[in-house]
Amino acid sequence: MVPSRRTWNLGATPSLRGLWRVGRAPEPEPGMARPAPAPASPAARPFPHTGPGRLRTGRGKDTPVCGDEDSSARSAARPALAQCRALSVDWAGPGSPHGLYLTLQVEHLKEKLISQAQEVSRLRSELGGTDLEKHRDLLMVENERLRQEMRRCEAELQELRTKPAGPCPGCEHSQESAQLRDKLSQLQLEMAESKGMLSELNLEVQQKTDRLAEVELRLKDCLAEKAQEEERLSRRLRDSHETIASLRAQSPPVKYVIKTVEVESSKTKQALSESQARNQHLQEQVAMQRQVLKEMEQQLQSSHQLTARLRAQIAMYESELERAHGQMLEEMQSLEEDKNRAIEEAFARAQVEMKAVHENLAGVRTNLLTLQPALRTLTNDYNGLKRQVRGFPLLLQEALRSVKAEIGQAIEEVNSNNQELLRKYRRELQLRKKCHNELVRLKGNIRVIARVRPVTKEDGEGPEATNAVTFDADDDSIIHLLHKGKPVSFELDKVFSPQASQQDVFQEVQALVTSCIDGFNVCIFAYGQTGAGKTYTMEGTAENPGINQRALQLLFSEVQEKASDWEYTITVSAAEIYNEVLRDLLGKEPQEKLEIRLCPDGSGQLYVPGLTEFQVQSVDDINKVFEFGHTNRTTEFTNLNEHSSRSHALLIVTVRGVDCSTGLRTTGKLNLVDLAGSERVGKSGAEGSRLREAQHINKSLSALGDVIAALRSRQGHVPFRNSKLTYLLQDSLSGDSKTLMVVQVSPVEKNTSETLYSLKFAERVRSVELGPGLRRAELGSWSSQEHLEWEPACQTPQPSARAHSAPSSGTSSRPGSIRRKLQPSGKSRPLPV
Ligand SMILES: Nc1ncnc2c1ncn2[C@@H]1O[C@H](COP(=O)(O)OP(=O)(O)OP(=O)(O)O)[C@@H](O)[C@H]1O
Repeated sequence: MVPSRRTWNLGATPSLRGLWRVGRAPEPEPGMARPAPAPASPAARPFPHTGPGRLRTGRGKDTPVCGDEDSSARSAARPALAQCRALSVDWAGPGSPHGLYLTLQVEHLKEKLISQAQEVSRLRSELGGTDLEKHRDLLMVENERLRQEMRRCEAELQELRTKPAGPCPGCEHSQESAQLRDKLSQLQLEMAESKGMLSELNLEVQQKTDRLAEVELRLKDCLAEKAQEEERLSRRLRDSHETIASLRAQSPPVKYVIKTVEVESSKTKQALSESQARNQHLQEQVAMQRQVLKEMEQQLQSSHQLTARLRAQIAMYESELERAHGQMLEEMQSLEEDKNRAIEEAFARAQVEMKAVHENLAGVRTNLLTLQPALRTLTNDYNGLKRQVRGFPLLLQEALRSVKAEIGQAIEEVNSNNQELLRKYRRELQLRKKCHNELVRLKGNIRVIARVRPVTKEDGEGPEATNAVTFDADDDSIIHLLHKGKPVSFELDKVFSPQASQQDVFQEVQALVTSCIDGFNVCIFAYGQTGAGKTYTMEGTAENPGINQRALQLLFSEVQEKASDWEYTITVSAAEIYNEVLRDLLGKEPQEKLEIRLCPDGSGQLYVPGLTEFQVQSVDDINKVFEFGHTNRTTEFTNLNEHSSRSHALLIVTVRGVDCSTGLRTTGKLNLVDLAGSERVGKSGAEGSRLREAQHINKSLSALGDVIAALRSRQGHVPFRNSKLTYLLQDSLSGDSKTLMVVQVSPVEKNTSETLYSLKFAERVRSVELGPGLRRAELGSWSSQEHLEWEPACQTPQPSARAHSAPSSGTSSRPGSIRRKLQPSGKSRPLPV
């Protein structure tokens, strides 16, 4: 039989073309040569599945199956088609070309299935073992690691929290620790957020994994379907074999066979088309899967980025945590070190203390051992004393009786002793007075001391203000003066340098003040040129009072001391001699001229009618008197300072005393005289009132010198009456009186002539000896008799109208001052009398 030409067209059917994906390949020309039998080697296989045209997968690199691959597949399919045609021509022959063709087809399908399965498994492995899954696994591992890390941190945190977190006063780390804790809690919050994000990511990954699993399942289903198809095809192949075998055995008519073959072929074609459709479907699914894969890769990429960000954050948190952890560790370490140090110190201290305690204990033990015998002795003593105490009341009563008797006897003895002592005391008192007077007598009744004032501003500057006075360091009675380049020395009873204080000077005169209390007349003069410091020495300043104030204070304190035995009355008068006119400074009419008169009783004593006398009882009283006198002078003279320098100021204090036990009366008079300036103004050509003033001053001072000279030469006649001053002071300069002259000198060069003159005068006065001191005193029993020469009423008669008590009010800012210089701002208050 010749096979119909039409059967050769079978290989060019659309179904075959669709199967091999060579649909658009040009059909072979009718009548072309039958294809050669299929080569046995795999290289010659008509449907190769490997090589350049195979389907490649990879990330985003799907190779299209069409194009070049299609053309190569088509070219590869051509021999197979030819072979099929040859087989279909020869299938009815003894070589069974049709069966061979089918076998080849089946083989080819098998191979295709295998390759598809491989492809699917590859895809699956690629999809299943994708980066996403790997990434997911990595994330899960990372997550697990982070969880562990977090658990560790929490454990550490818990541990830290369980540690005593009480306030650590004075610890500088506590604040930092609190900050770290805050930071840690913040980090924990951020970590919780990260965990949330991570779990979301996990969820997403899980969803994708689920989707992949679904895809896998679908692929599995496809595979199962393919396996079933394969099974079905194998069955059909077997059936075909059987049919072929039976056909071979029967040699059926060609047409029928052809028909059957056609029928079979159409079935096969249908199956093929179905397979192709399925394949198409699978490819579509694969494409879809690829698309999904692509999307997932994109998502994965974004997940990667997110994860990278999260990782960066986590790394940051980790570094933060690590830093915080490190800080905490450092802090804990330093705290630990501090603690250890403190423990060591405390331990060392405790050991030292323990040692000391042990030593003490040992000492106490030894003491205890030594004290035990003493305690035993003491206990015995105590028991003995207890026994004695029981009998003590009786003993006490007896002792009291005897003591009372002894005390009575002793009191009697003391009384008699007291009487004896009082007698002795009085005798001693008399003796002391005697001694005192003897001392004063030995010192000389006229004593002369010099006082050099310091250099003052008023002395100016330059050569004229240089110091011209020096002292002997070994002898305080010598003074050297450098006059016109020649040194001149003087010896006096005492010389006070500018450094001497008011108290030092008063120390020298206080014996005289005391003798006044004992009934002697005392006269203290301040002599010297104007500005040499006479008033400063006599009156002083409010802060640093002079002789007047101190003498009165001493008088009052002495009188106070003797108040138990003596009654004293102290009166003061103040007078001024200016231009040989005597004025009462305490009188109501200070301008009134006073006269010195003889007592009308014929005693020969002098008195000043109208001289006011104030009785004073305290220093305050004296101050008030002075204030009053000062006021008088201020209203009287416009230029008081000048007037003061040109007048003699006298403060006369009379102390009258009565010894309470003996009735002895004493009267002493203390004359404190601030003389007028001794400079020889008249020689410098002064005129008018100044000349008159100078003449009067010179006259009175010369008279004073003459009196002293007469006394010195023990002349019968002493010219007391030559001046008002000597006449008034007659009783204080003669006889038993005591006189002290303070010669004030200026230390500066320009005053050396006056200083020389003053010191010469002082030396002359010092050489005078007064007669032996006769005390003006009378016994109380004589008081009613005719007055002796020092009877107070005779001495200075006190008209009742002129006898005053001390002013009752008014205060003084400068006590003891009657010759006070006017102060620019000073205001005087009138003294009511
Ligand atoms: N020993 C002294 N210490 C300090 N200052 C003194 C001393 N002696 C005098 N002075 C000062 O020298 C100045 C003159 O003294 P003061 O007025 O007593 O002189 P005087 O001789 O009384 O003068 P007059 O003849 O004018 O009354 C005063 O400012 C006084 O304070």
